[in-house]
Amino acid sequence: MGDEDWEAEIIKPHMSSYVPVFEKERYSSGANGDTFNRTPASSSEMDDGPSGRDHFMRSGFASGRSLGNRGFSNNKFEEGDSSGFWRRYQDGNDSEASGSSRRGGRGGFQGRRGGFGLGSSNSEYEQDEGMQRAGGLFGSRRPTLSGAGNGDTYQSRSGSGSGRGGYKGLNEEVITGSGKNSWKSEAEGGESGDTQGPKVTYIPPPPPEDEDSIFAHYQTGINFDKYDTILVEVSGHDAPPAILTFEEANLCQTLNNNIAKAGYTKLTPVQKYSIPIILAGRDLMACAQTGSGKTAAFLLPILAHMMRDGITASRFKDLQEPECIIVAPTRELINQIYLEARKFSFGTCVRAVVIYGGTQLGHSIRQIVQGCNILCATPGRLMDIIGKEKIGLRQVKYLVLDEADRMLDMGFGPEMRKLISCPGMPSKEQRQTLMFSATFPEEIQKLAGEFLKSDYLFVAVGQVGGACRDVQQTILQVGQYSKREKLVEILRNIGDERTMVFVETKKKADFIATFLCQEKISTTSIHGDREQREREQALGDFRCGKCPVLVATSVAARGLDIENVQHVINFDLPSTIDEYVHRIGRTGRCGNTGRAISFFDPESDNHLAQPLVKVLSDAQQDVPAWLEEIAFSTYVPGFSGSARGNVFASVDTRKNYQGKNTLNTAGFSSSQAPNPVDDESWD
Ligand SMILES: Nc1ncnc2c1ncn2[C@@H]1O[C@H](COP(=O)(O)OP(=O)(O)OP(=O)(O)O)[C@@H](O)[C@H]1O
Repeated sequence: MGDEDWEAEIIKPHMSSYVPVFEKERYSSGANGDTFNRTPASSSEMDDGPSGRDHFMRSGFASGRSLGNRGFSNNKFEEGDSSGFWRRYQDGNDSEASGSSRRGGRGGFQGRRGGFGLGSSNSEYEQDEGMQRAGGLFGSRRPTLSGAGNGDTYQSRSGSGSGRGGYKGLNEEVITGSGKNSWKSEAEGGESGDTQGPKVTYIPPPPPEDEDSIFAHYQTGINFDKYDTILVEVSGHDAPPAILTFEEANLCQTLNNNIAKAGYTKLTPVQKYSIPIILAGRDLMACAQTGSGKTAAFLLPILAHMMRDGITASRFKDLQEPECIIVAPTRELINQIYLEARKFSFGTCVRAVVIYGGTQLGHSIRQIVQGCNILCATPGRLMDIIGKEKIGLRQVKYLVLDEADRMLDMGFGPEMRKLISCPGMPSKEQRQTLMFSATFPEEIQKLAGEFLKSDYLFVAVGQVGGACRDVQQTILQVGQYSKREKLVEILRNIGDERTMVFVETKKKADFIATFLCQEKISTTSIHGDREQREREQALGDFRCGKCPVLVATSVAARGLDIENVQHVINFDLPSTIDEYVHRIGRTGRCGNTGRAISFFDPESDNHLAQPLVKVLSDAQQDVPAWLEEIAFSTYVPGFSGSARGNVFASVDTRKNYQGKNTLNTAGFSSSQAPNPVDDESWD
């Protein structure tokens, strides 16, 4: 459901009948509309400044954003009537950077002004996920700095009282100043040219350094051995044979020790095939189901090469020249990849560094100048750092695109193209390019050719774009007005088991999280309108079980590897089937089992009926008769997997060009481009 639908829902007069009883009770007074309050759960919740947070919460629901930093379990609605509640929520959307106004990019800050030119200086201030780029490639959807809305909620949160309408308004991340020049890079003393924007000062806490934490891992599940039965197809010429054991990879002792300490005893299929291919120096596009070990599949052979080449720890230098660059679409994912790189490079000379948006640029630079062999980065921050000449590309031997289909779609594709055409970047003939994902639509595969040597190898583990079979999928027909009730019912049955609830928009993520807390279900949320500090806190609280429910937009759909996520609930279905596959892949990882329940609203989701039937049947799941009926009634000859068409990529598309497609190509696919709703949900 789109933003507009959601707003329509909450302002429809008849919707008062959908206001949960508790809300009606709580909104029984309060004509001034100060309807939402929050009781600090603990002293730690006061860290950000008690007055700021409480003030924010009192006036804050109007914003519909960033509600509750560390779970909403102790949030309370207080005072005010229900009409006040709805009105305020709506008002907030009107007054402060709602998704639609953001998309319009009204006001002064256009972001990415000046184009690329080695230094998209504004991208510092963009969300790493970059979906706003799709909304207008070089235009930001961010609201004007000069405060189109009253900005009260955010301003009050900052507690600084320095001007109105600052972007996001947290004093830790935003310093609204006297004019455009106040938006300066701390590292550089100012961004170039006419850049305006908030100053990001968040410095993420360093990860624990002790060996136990570095090698902490969860157990493989009962179905881990079943991975061996999945069919694997390698296409392309002269593929090296797969290996069956880690020993066959002939890695150095330190790497083998690290693999053992990580608890890896057996290769997953994607590792069996990818490791020898990468060791042989070949370019690779690999597609394997969610949670099946793609990260180690590229990290281990890259590290093995680096060790073989005798890479020495790079020393403090103003310009670092990493041998490997890994890019991924979200901050949390790139951080996770970095932690894996740090784990496998433990005790070696190789130094991995992570940089991502939403954190202080100076901090990123400080990390880099201390030495950098493997640079893990989100695209925006990477281009910033390159523009600031802190990173030279001449030594790049390995370029890895994780979630490659996402990295090449309309959201990031242009940025990736800029990266490969940056001065100094070795040509594709001179570097090794590796692409990994669980989904690879055909049209994206075609685009990938630009990045890969023509003789790249394609590894498909199972069906490209197929769902993980360890996830038990259930599709329920639920109309939008019944979703909340159904969600609560399911969550009550689930109890304390960790559950990710996906919704389609950022505002809705806050709204549902708050709603669940009112229902006494301990919940937190993650989405692109939350400050990075909050995002990391939310993820931390979810990981440790403090908040067993995480409400998320698609920003959390890909790559995140969180132990013990037993359930995924699609409160809203995504607009593409590939996104569905990634979302449900947050459970059922590494041979563990999981459950996914999706609310199918015939009003808005019919275009997914066909691809869902396909994904369910391919994963040997029960297909509801009603879903088949809808799929049949909406049947499109020549099939389109989403509203925007395309065919589910089941193979290396080069085979299709050659007319030698031997695999089943019937199926569905996502679109190359995220639609505006996806877009809204990401950043
Ligand atoms: N050979 C192995 N033995 C044991 N555990 C493994 C092995 N390979 C990977 N794992 C673990 O499996 C989990 C999932 O791995 P990873 O995150 O790399 O999956 P992925 O295929 O990249 O998933 P996604 O498609 O969701 O990004 C991680 O916790 C990882 O440490």
